[in-house]
Amino acid sequence: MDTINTATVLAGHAVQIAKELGAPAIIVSGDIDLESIETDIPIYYVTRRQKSIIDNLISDTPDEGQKLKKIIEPINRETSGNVRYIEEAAAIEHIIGELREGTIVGVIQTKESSAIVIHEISQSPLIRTLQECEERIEPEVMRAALTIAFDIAASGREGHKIGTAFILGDTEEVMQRSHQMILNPYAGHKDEHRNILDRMNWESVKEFALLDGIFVISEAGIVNAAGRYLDVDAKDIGIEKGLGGRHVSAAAITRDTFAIAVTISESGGTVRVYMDGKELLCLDYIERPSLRSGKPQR
Ligand SMILES: Nc1ncnc2c1ncn2[C@@H]1O[C@H](COP(=O)(O)OP(=O)(O)OP(=O)(O)O)[C@@H](O)[C@H]1O
Repeated sequence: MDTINTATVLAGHAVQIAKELGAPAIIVSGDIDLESIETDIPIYYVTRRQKSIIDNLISDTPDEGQKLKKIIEPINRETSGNVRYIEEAAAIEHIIGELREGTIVGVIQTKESSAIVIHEISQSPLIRTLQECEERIEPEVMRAALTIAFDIAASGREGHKIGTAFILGDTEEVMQRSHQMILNPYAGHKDEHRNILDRMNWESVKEFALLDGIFVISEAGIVNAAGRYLDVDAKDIGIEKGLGGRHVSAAAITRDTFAIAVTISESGGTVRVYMDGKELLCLDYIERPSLRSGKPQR
């Protein structure tokens, strides 16, 4: 295949399609550069292979999840891996508010093949899974918690490993089923300084993430406490084997209350979401795609 020619043709058509569809972004996966094509549409590059969330959307039991993984993994790797990377990148950018909803145009280039992919963000499994949480937690609060979690997870990989959990909603019940491990750093602070909807407060959340224990955050985004220990019976919690006390208790509190848990694992910076005692999603290798041209369209 004449790669230079193919790349130019592919890029030209991708931009044309993106224009016609009013796409908020073009996302590129693989070894192709769209820099030579002039367009205002932001172009993102998936910088490294991210593990697909499809691998991690767990079915009813861990055993079934494992079986599903075994079937899906090779198919995913060989056929649709790149499509998934584009979908995940779009979902993550959308969640953190960098990309408005709409139809994304993806460009894929592998050694053997090239493709243009059209992806509807609202249909992403990640977005649809999160919509389930919105019945209990304000979408903006969920979005803020996930953005902070992605940030902690990403920087965690740069050497400063941080593990923590945000327990969102049903605050009264969660407070009753937990106690302080250390003095609550949020005690006595005004709501405006404890609200995760205000980006100004994110740095302190990230700092207090270094403390042991978990955060308790209200439906409205007010941090009630950090450094808290969950007093829950973690027996019969059917989550992935090998996860430690914080994950198991975070999952258990979502079984016993209406809260939703967002966890970041110290080992590897994996972000997980639990609801009703079950893992709703698990995102490994949080790596944001890089924006090399255009402005993000929020
Ligand atoms: N029930 C709990 N509530 C709050 N914090 C807890 C609870 N159980 C354990 N922790 C704290 O979480 C930290 C990590 O514990 P552990 O390694 O067992 O959990 P983990 O789920 O593997 O979490 P991580 O991935 O962050 O290491 C410990 O410092 C421990 O004090």
